[in-house]
Amino acid sequence: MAYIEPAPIKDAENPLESMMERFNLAAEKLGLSEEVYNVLKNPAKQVIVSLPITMDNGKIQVFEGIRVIHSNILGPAKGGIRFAPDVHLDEVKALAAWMTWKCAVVDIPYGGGKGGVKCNPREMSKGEIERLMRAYTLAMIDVFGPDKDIPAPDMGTGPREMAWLMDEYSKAHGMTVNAVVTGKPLVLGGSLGRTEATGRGVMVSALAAMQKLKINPFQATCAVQGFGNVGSWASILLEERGLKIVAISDISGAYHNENGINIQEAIAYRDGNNGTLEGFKGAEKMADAMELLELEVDVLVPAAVEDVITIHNVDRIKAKLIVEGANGPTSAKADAIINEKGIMAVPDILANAGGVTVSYFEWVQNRLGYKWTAERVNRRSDRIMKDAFDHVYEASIKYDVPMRIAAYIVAIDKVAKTYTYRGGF
Ligand SMILES: NC(=O)C1=CN([C@@H]2O[C@H](COP(=O)(O)OP(=O)(O)OC[C@H]3O[C@@H](n4cnc5c(N)ncnc54)[C@H](O)[C@@H]3O)[C@@H](O)[C@H]2O)C=CC1
Ligand SMILES: O=C(O)CCC(=O)C(=O)O
Repeated sequence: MAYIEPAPIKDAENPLESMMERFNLAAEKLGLSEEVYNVLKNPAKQVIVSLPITMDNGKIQVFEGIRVIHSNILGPAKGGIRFAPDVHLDEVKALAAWMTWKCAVVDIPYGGGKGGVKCNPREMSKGEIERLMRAYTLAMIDVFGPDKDIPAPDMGTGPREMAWLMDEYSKAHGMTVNAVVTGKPLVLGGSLGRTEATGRGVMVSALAAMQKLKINPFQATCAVQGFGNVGSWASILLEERGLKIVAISDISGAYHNENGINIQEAIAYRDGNNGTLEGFKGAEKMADAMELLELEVDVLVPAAVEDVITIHNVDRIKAKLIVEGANGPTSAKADAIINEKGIMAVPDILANAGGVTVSYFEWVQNRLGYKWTAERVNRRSDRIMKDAFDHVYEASIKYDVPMRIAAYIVAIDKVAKTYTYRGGF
């Protein structure tokens, strides 16, 4: 039977520690009571399952599946499912807590959850991935539910996997339950605008921050790390708003063109090339993909994985503005240096909240049995993102803290007040 090596934690500063460092700073600024601090610091539920799957070669391989519900104080837990080789419990715990803070920052009635399966979907057939997704759903059948815990896509999963989840859950309940998951294909009750929603929120946050920093989008350059759902949509929408995208990257490497990359061409190339940019001729491949982060650009959008901006490279970051499309791309230890350098960082729990916002709209539409137009979805999500940006910006002035800690303050304050009103003591 195949054995999967446990993956090492990516950085000495693991994402859970990074989340906790920021949480502690914000809790101190807010004067959070010890009781509430202890409630909010610990995840409400952690489930780990073994998933034996028959692979195409007839052998059985056992995969580890995780779901963490950090909090359901504001409402049902909400958060994506990640399929990646290096998924580990601390990462999922951090991602689940970030979902709680994210939903509170954009003021939608959800708690936070996250799931992950340790697997490499790039090396699996469609049938193997389907069997894995269905097995994971069945193993989590009592965890998920439209009023309990509502999954969505994350790295390595998309509408196709959400369709299998919805089908498996619906079969187990003897009826169609499309509100159990968001990010579904349109014909299954997906929302117009969900695919591009996270990248769109990144664009709205970037423009709001550029306005504060007096950067003219038509004279600005931008580098984007990660060219999947979030990175490629952020690139399209920022390019449409006038920015010159000079570098993009994915798992195959980083590609640089100081005259600007034609993003539609890059997407067409990726889609016809097994999903990667390897061999893309519209830009020069960089010798070291991590150097994309160090380019002299106005705006840097990390939209791939955690802990890519750390104490090891933060000194060399030259961007004036970082807009975090990914969850946890900056380790907590790098924060202080970013602040010292006068770089504005729009944090993940604000900048990438457009995705969960439109997921919320999808769930609302499913429950109403009704469909909104793309125009209505985009208008409402843009408003929510812009209001959230302004709210966090005001908090950063009021508490004299960087945007990241301000976002945690806004979020923790809301969850703590709700908890206290509900009378959890
Ligand atoms: N999809 C969504 O709606 C949301 C995603 N996010 C976060 O955004 C990030 C990206 O997610 P998606 O775009 O959905 O994933 P995806 O699976 O669609 O794309 C990930 C991209 O990152 C690239 N990549 C992976 N490792 C890399 C590395 N070490 N260096 C450079 N590129 C690398 C992949 O090749 C791919 O282009 C994740 O942190 C995710 O948690 C956050 C909010 C919502
Ligand atoms: O769309 C959702 O419900 C959650 C998306 C997600 O996992 C995230 O924002 O990190």
